[in-house]
Amino acid sequence: MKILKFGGTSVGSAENINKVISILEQQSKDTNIAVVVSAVGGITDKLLEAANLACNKDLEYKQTYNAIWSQHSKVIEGLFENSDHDKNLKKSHEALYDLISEKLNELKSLLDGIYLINELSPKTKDKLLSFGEALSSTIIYHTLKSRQVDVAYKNAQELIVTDSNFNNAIVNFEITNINIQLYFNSNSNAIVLLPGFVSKSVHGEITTLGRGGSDYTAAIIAAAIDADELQIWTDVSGMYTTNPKLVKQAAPIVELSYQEAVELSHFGAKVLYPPTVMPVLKKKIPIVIKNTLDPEALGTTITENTQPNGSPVKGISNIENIALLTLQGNGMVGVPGFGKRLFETLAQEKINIVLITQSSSEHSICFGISDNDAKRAKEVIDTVFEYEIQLLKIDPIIVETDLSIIAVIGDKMKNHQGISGKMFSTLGKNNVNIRAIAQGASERNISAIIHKNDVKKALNSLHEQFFEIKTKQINLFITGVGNVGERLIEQIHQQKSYLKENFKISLKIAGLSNSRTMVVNDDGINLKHWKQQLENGEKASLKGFLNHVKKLNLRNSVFVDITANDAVANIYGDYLKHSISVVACNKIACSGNIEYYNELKILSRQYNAAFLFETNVGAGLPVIDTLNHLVTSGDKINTIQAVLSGSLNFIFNNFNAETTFYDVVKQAQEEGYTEPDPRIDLSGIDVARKVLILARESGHALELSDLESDNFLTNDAMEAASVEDFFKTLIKDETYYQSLFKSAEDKNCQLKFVAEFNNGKAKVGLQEIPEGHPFYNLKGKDNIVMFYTQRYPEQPMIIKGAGAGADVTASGLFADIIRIANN
Ligand SMILES: NC(=O)C1=CN([C@@H]2O[C@H](COP(=O)(O)OP(=O)(O)OC[C@H]3O[C@@H](n4cnc5c(N)ncnc54)[C@H](OP(=O)(O)O)[C@@H]3O)[C@@H](O)[C@H]2O)C=CC1
Ligand SMILES: N[C@@H](CC=O)C(=O)O
Repeated sequence: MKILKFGGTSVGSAENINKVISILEQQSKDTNIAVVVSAVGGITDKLLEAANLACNKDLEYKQTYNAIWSQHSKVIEGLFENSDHDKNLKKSHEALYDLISEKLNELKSLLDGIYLINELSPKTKDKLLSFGEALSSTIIYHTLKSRQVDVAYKNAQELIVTDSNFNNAIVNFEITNINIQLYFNSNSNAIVLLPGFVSKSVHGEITTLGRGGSDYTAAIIAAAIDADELQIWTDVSGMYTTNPKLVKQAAPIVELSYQEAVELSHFGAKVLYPPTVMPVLKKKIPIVIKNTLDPEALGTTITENTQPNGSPVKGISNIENIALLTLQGNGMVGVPGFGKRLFETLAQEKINIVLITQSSSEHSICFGISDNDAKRAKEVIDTVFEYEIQLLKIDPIIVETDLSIIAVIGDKMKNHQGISGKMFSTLGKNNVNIRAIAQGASERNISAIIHKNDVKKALNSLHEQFFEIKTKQINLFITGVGNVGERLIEQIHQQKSYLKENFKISLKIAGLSNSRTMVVNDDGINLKHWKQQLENGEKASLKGFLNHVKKLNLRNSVFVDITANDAVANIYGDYLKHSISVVACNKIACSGNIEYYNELKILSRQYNAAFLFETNVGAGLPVIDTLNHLVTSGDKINTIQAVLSGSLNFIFNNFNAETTFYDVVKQAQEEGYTEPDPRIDLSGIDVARKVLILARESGHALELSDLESDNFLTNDAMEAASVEDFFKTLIKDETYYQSLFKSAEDKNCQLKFVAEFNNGKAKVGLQEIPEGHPFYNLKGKDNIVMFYTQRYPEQPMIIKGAGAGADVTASGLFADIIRIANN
């Protein structure tokens, strides 16, 4: 025989009850079944609400009563919607309606009585609450009957006998087991339907079984008759690897041991309340958790032992609203009795302790309790230890609130090295601060107390570590979606599945901003329609974007700056301080004042967040990465000679007697090689910034003002107030620019804007490069960087290739993002 229990959602509507009925019909084909039902979803709360209102002389209780009426009436109407066309069905419908009316009238009299006497005793409360299960079971029983199902009704109150501890009665198993055995031994119906939660005292008063009551009813019956299986039907497909509301990738666990299930039962969908299933645990009866709304789903089977080859970690649980209390002081060291007094005090106050740790120095004891109990606990403990506190032997108890417990759980964690190492390094990498740790000798559970704001990030990172080891999710927040930004989004969109399949990296763009609007989405922005989503987003603000990113608190978050804006560059520190990595192609932060550059590097190390800016020099070319490898491996950079401006190289490659300077500069801008403001390129500032960054990365503390810069523009161009005015000067001063070309041509030279760094000094300027020089044949928008180092003294290490353009810059940013993912 099997026992099936259906919860409130399963019997919460006619549609769901029809699903329950199909399950019953199916299951009763193979074996007889006993079916325990909860009250219709939400009714127990409504009954309590009506009773409290009545007790407080609030006539609103009548409204709540009416709501209870209409909820049941809606269920009945739904179940008998075709009764008008069938005489027998109509009769059953009317009979059920009369029965339910009778019960509800009884309920009304009870509520009126509570209102009149202004009192709600525990005994009355039990009587009142028993209506929920009585109504639901009556409806289901009569519906089954009307559909010619072989079913019997048994009021659980006639079987389950308790003491008179109203609201949380203690079962008298001696009498109860006999009652159940006698009844089921003499019953032959395929299905027996019973209301859950309700019982009767030895004196015949109505009692209820407390929290998880219907599960308890089912477990008591299952244990009494040695059932083959206890099935708990609910609205989720079993116990999950972690809280599915916080971790989207959480999945149902197919198999668990009793102990694992008990450990995991704290989180999310509370599908199992351990004390209530104790009777079946003792008898080793398998428990199967199934989803009424998806009966085909496997669900979770809980037995004494699970497969020996199962994974060591079965799930990750979390308990919210925890306070951590610390009792500490030198006076505790080596003195017996502190622990006893502390825990006795808490026990007397009925304060439940969730977690305890004590340092081996005996200097402190920490324990976790519910936030709600924290104030009371402090008062009583400080009172009990008043004498020692006055003598300064110990400190008044320290209370920290807004905490949560997370725990990694699994029977086979025992003797399996490395689990705690993985757990804590994952939390550490994601900058989750751990306030306390506990692990029992059973090694079935490793618990840590963390701040509540870190729970989502911690669960996601741990879930990724233990259950999705093969995919690492990177959450990108991009500011700047112009020329380069748009290309990066396209490249990510195009490469997403390839990266996931081949490199197990899952890239998610969770935020986008330009200077006008911004949009943030925890689930990731749909990259097909990102432009519309951004356009319809909220008003952009740098702080607002940062706050969104902080609030989401996603693991592996990366802020990507694809603007040329100084205010954006100035906010990197705030991201790094929250362990959010920064990837920038904006050069302002690394070429601004050196204190800020150094501070960002320190913050990056301190908060374990990457700060990468490969595209600052040479766009997609691996210039900075190569330089860093040379320096970290102990090489010393003596000289750098380079052409670092893609736009200027393009301009001087295409400028000649047949073209105009204005046209080629315009073309470079249109091709996307120039800065948003082309004056930054033409004035040499962009190249100066780049060589400054190379000098700094080589270990030289230079400022931009230390650089020598040989400007080739006319004074009018340098002083132009706008980009438009600047272009006008190019037209006006064409003869001057032609003279630069002519001078070089006459010497058979090429014009190149060259950057040089030599033993701590840097300069930039336009040079006439003779034939045979490595720069002479530099084509198109190419860059070239030659590193002369201690290890490369004669023949330099050379990096050469396209050094400007939206596509190559976007791929350089992409490479930085992948560097973070691979770290
Ligand atoms: N082009 C290249 O070859 C290379 C470029 N780079 C760097 O790439 C960066 C971007 O260049 P590019 O894409 O051409 O520039 P664009 O002008 O095309 O795009 C700039 C983007 O930044 C946004 N933006 C500007 N100010 C802010 C702000 N305060 N807050 C939020 N968003 C802002 C703009 O928004 P809105 O449209 O609303 O103004 C726009 O979306 C520059 O720093 C450049 O130096 C680096 C290497 C090579
Ligand atoms: N404008 C730059 C490209 C970005 O760094 C260049 O022309 O090289």
